[in-house]
Amino acid sequence: MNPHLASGPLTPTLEHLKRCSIAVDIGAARTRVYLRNSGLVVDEPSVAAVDVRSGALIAVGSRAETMAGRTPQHIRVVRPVSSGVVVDIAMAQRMLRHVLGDKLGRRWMRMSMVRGMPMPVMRAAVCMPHGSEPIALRAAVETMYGLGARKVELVDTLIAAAVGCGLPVEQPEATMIVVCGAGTTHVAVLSLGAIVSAQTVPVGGDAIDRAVVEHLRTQHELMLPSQSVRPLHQMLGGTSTTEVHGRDVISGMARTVTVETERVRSAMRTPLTAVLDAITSVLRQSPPDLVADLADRGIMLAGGSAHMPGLDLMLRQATHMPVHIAPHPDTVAVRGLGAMIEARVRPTPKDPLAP
Ligand SMILES: Nc1ncnc2c1ncn2[C@@H]1O[C@H](COP(=O)(O)OP(=O)(O)OP(=O)(O)O)[C@@H](O)[C@H]1O
Repeated sequence: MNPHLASGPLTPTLEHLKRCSIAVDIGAARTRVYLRNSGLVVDEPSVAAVDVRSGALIAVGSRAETMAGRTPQHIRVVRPVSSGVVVDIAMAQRMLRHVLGDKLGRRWMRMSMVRGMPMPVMRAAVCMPHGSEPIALRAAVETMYGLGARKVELVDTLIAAAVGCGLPVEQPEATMIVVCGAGTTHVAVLSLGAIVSAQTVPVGGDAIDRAVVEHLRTQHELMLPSQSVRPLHQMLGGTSTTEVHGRDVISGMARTVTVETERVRSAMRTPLTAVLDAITSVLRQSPPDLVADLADRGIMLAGGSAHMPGLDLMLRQATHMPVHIAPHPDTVAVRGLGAMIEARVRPTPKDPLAP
């Protein structure tokens, strides 16, 4: 693998990453943490519930997520990350500290808090969305500093995800990856351990969910609770019609309507147009030889939204390319970063022709 993992500011070498003990992916929907020699130790919603009167943290992760929409006025459910960017550093630190508990090892916490002691240099690796602004990179670094890290290596999510999918990124042949998260979708063609061309669009699973909610509101005058959208996705696969329970827009009373699944699927396709445009544009920017490789190999689909039934089929029909869903698509980026910090990714020799 190319020892320099990306271009631009996200340029740690594999040598630097080998010194990290923790790999973190702070996403808009979920936060994942991988510890060297322990594996994935945290996979929780990036959500916190706060008492606005006292500022106390009431709950984090899945417990806080279930409180959304069900809280009294003095409790607010907040998301400190938006589109993969930490927008509330202090809250992100509190959330991470809570979900990590003592998993980081008491030593790290104690040593980083005691003044005057010689501190070991604690290093963390963090995935960053492709094309992140300097302010977003700074926010990720600050967040990890607050947890006691003294050195933070930032890695492009696309590289980490490609490694996590087991793609042969170090070979002189093209691989294409589409990482469809909650707020963003990243598309890239990679070859020889680097990104050849890439694009990010502000569309992900949340936009698709919103399109479904909007369809039910305008076509059936039904308000769908946010927690009912995921079960609805699962029902779209089989039958031609399905029953949906919600609240009548006008009367506010509970109501059940029968919806045509094909019309819901068609509503979901509208936000996906931006993803298809990004795929076309990335292919257009790639050299013809690499595009020819991709005709057979196809697209690797990753990110939590890869779980959405029918998404792979929609992309296959629109691109006429094979589309494969990565195993464990939602955690590929942090697992790829984990492979790098555990030195399971071998660097390409600097001088391959040397005797
Ligand atoms: N089983 C499922 N069916 C449908 N959608 C799903 C399923 N599981 C996860 N998703 C969707 O995946 C998205 C979350 O994906 P992921 O965990 O990759 O996001 P993230 O990395 O936190 O977000 P981002 O990359 O935008 O920062 C959400 O929109 C969620 O609705």
